[in-house]
Amino acid sequence: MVFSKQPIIDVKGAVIFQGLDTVLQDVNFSIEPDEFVFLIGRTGSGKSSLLKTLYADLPLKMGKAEIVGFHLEKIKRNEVPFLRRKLGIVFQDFQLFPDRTVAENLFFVMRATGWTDREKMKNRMVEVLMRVGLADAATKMPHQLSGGEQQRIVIARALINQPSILLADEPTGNLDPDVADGIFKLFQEINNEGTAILMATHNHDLLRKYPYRVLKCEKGKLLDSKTEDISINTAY
Ligand SMILES: Nc1ncnc2c1ncn2[C@@H]1O[C@H](COP(=O)(O)OP(=O)(O)OP(=O)(O)O)[C@@H](O)[C@H]1O
Repeated sequence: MVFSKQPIIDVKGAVIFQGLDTVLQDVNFSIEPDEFVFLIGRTGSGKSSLLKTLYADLPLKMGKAEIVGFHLEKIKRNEVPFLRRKLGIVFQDFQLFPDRTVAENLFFVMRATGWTDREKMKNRMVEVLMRVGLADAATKMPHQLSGGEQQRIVIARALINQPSILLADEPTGNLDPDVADGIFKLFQEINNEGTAILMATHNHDLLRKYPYRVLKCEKGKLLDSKTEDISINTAY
């Protein structure tokens, strides 16, 4: 028997705005729960704006989009934290609190997302730190970690609530190629364990090496390698 899976993201006829300016028109795509998808396009083409719309940092004013069960065209402000709990978000700049330990950084997010039991919080912290290969980092301050290690902590933080998709905006952008490779492999492992990934990237090597599906922002449109040929060489 074939079971049809519900897409984890389903966008129909969406227009992506920055204020009154249209960034992308007639955006249509869906992502399945186990997919790994690259999001590419020249600088300023709309990758971040699309991701921000998906995590409700920008409003969806035209068209429809459903993500992890939330309808973005009608989401209310007080529902946004519940949407974010079901997403993992990873940015290029690490955005850890510099004056708090790794443990305190993780506990902060747990408390903000409804965790209260101290023992469970500790256990989950240990689990996510082990998952990213930094079991011994809990008491360290961010500045005592390398860039790649800090990014691993950000990924650990994004995994706390077992999101069904990770949205990543240039997660390897500030890292040396070797370190970037390790971070990318971590994303692949997380994907193999059943979490969908939508990753904006300028990293040409990754695109050549890993033939995942590609969404490309180009001239105000979103192209999809699932339905058309996409040149990755003009992505920059
Ligand atoms: N906060 C903002 N306010 C107004 N316009 C913005 C804002 N952020 C981005 N824009 C504009 O929206 C358009 C798309 O920018 P966006 O940041 O989404 O592109 P991008 O593809 O993510 O670029 P990059 O690869 O440089 O991150 C650009 O014209 C940009 O100038």
